[in-house]
Amino acid sequence: MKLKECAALFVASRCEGDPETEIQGLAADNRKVRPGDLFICIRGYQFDGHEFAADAVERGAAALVTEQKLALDIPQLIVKDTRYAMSVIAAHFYGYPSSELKVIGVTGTNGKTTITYLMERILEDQGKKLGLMGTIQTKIGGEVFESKNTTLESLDLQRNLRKMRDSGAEYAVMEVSSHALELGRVKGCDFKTAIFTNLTQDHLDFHETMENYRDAKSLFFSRLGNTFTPDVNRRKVAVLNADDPASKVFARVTSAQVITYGIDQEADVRATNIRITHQGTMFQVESFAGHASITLKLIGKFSVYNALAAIAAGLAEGFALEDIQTSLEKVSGVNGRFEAVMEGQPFLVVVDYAHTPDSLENVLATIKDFAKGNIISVFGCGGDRDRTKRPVMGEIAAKYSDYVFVTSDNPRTEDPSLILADIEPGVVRGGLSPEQYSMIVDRKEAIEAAIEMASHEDVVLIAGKGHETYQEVNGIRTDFDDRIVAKHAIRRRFH
Ligand SMILES: CC(=O)N[C@H]1[C@@H](OP(=O)(O)OP(=O)(O)OC[C@H]2O[C@@H](n3ccc(=O)[nH]c3=O)[C@H](O)[C@@H]2O)O[C@H](CO)[C@@H](O)[C@@H]1O[C@H](C)C(=O)N[C@@H](C)C(=O)N[C@H](CCC(=O)O)C(=O)O
Ligand SMILES: Nc1ncnc2c1ncn2[C@@H]1O[C@H](COP(=O)(O)OP(=O)(O)OP(=O)(O)O)[C@@H](O)[C@H]1O
Ligand SMILES: N[C@H](CCC[C@H](N)C(=O)O)C(=O)O
Ligand SMILES: [Mg+2]
Repeated sequence: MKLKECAALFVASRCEGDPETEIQGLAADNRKVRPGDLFICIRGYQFDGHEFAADAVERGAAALVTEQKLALDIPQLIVKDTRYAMSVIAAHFYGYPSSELKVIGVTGTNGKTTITYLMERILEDQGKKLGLMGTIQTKIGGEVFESKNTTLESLDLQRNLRKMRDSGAEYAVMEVSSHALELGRVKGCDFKTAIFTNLTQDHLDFHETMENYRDAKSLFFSRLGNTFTPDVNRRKVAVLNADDPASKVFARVTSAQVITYGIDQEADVRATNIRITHQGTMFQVESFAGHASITLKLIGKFSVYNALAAIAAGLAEGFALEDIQTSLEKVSGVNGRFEAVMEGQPFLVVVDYAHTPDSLENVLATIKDFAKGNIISVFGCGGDRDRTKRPVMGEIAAKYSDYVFVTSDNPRTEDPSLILADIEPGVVRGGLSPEQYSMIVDRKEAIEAAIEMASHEDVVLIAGKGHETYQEVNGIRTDFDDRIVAKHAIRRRFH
């Protein structure tokens, strides 16, 4: 690609230096620059990429994309907004891979990861090749990589979509975080289907208000575009949760076709007669494509919502309801989501990724429905993230639990004990007396104490970290896996 090709992508841009300059690759981080790269200077929350331009040039960058001319002897493309330019250039450089794929994106506060794995099962059973990107993993053509973010920066995202296409994928299934929408990471991505799960409190450190948070999600649906066509392969569809009020806003802003799913409100795909046990969830589904009685191995009312979203998206692809049902019934669970740790102990231990007020409440309400003994919860809240959710989660944990261990969950750069102190007033407000909760900074100790305390028919919930295999303290990650720690604690007590 030549620099002038990039310049042609923007209405208002200025090219300083040789427009014939050849671009071999793209980079937005000076430490990753390779000779011949175009270095894009992003003004971020922490750093200003323009300050790394000189180093990028030393590492062999062929040209820069900047917001103002820099005093460096190198061709520069000057644009109004480099973050926007990065998405556009990335899509162009990799040959618009999303338009050659059917991209199914999932947004919402909770349930994104789960739904992507349900979609993976449905698509694979239909004989479709797909790539997957989300919180836990990126899967491309049989290769699996651990993820750093739920939704990648546009450069990595477009590169992965290209790789997926080149590996023969017909579909790409991906999580779309509100950060990604707000920061334009998916601007160069042409989605076919946009799924919305729900909108509840999280990330207020970043979005500040729930309205802003909703507006960020809204971008997903307003940008979905409008292919009015009877061709099921090209049709754009918004799959919305009829029980969440935000869906009304998204339905208004999108020109794609809307399919709704829900339990409480009227919906195109609706579940009734829900029955939940600690082993599975049964429900009846009614839809424009027929009805079925489904038995999921996944637990909880929230799992019904996730299944309905996947059913609606599958029906939008033209798959038969019976086939979708068969696929969903096969799914035994998603890594770190309501995952039971069984080592022969006489009580249930569940590891779950609930790290928001709503998900914690859903998981605890589900447990409350079937628990015969006491509920003992272990949880914390992440550092450098939404502080306002801390007491709210404390209150929810207290409301549903007989005993709560407040502990650490990736304090990052914050003082762990201060995070615990932010949670404590909520626990007190939730009605627990000092004899009914403990504050233990060390998560391993907290888990061990919970396992030690549990007796016959109790349920121990270890929430917040799910699939994570690390604990981040002072910016340093060390190995930590709730499931392994719990297993060891059980073995120590019973064997
Ligand atoms: C708010 C946010 O998402 N910030 C992300 C964003 O930061 P930023 O664009 O402001 O960049 P910055 O770090 O200030 O740096 C500015 C520019 O200078 C460059 N730079 C920076 C340092 C350097 O030495 N050299 C250099 O070239 C950077 O590459 C960047 O281009 O881009 C950075 C580089 O890609 C990310 O590391 C950073 O993620 C932060 C650390 C993060 O933790 N983000 C989380 C909150 C996040 O994105 N989470 C969502 C949601 C998860 C969910 O659904 O719950 C996700 O999608 O994962
Ligand atoms: N539809 C849902 N509604 C409410 N809570 C849910 C739902 N689905 C899952 N949960 C809860 O949220 C937790 C996280 O689920 P999941 O990983 O699927 O969500 P996510 O949206 O991908 O989260 P993240 O924002 O971290 O990427 C689960 O462990 C469960 O406790
Ligand atoms: N994607 C979420 C994950 C939170 C998981 C929890 N364990 C924490 O570290 O807060 C975030 O980055 O806010
Ligand atoms: Mg996720």
